Amino acid sequence: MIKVTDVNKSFDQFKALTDLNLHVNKGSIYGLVGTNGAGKTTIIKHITGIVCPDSGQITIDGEAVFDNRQIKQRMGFIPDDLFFFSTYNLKEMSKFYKNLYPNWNAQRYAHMVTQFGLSENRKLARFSKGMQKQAAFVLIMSSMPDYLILDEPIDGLDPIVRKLVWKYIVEDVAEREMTVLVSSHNLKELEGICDSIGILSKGHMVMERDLDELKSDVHKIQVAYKNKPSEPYKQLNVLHREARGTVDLLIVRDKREFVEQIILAGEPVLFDMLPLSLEEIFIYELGGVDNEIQNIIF
Ligand SMILES: Nc1ncnc2c1ncn2[C@@H]1O[C@H](COP(=O)(O)OP(=O)(O)OP(=O)(O)O)[C@@H](O)[C@H]1O
Repeated sequence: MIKVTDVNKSFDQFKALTDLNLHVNKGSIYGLVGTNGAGKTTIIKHITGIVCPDSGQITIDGEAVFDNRQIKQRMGFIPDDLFFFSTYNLKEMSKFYKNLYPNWNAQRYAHMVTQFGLSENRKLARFSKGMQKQAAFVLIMSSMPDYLILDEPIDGLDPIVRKLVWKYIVEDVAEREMTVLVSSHNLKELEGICDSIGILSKGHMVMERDLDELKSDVHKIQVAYKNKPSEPYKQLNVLHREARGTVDLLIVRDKREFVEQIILAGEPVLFDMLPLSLEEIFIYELGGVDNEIQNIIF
């Protein structure tokens, strides 16, 4: 389990992380989402033991991560800004990884190189950005990590390669309980793959939930009344409300049964309850928190 407890981090006078808590269960896929500059890369650098917090704890399986060689050997990390030795090709880089990671799997490496269609002899610096990401993925997945940390891994990859990347990840989660934390702006893709979601805003966790639970608790509803009761939505937790003619469109965060009970009590002539996508939940949740976002989208 990855556990981040009350982490604070400032760069000079700027507070990048504030009392941040985050939990990733073993064998699960956790999607970390947030606006630009929310602190995703910063917390990922803490979890990978690159940066030390000003206060708070970061543990993996109960052990502190910072300066912990054993934990790092079991961890695979693909950063947003990739690093390869400038003169190395993939074959040379694989030898470097083999020495670093005790669980290096040569068979898997050979298979993945073929499957991704990468040249082992061309200098990595000559690869396109997308090919460099693929090379990083092949190397990391061949090191058989127990913990896989990915900072915007799929951006810049073509759809066929993205499918292949997710296939490997899902298989390793299912077959050997690999634990995955992935940050991305591609909410549609995260929605199809993650078990839990953490939404970051301005350095703190706005919400961390099981994805199915989160989706079952936020609803888009359309309501119209012939005789509208006064303040019909007073008891509901309304994230957003707008009127379209006589129809009210609301985004509500409450249990489905409770919403139904409150709305039906007013005897509406129209009542529809629709599911929300993760993208919509993200926008409405952050719209409530972040005035800048609210001004842009509403
Ligand atoms: N080393 C540093 N020195 C000063 N400020 C920093 C440093 N690292 C991060 N920050 C600041 O911390 C904030 C969070 O940055 P971070 O890169 O973690 O955001 P992010 O959520 O990953 O953003 P994006 O989605 O744009 O990649 C930003 O305001 C950034 O300028």
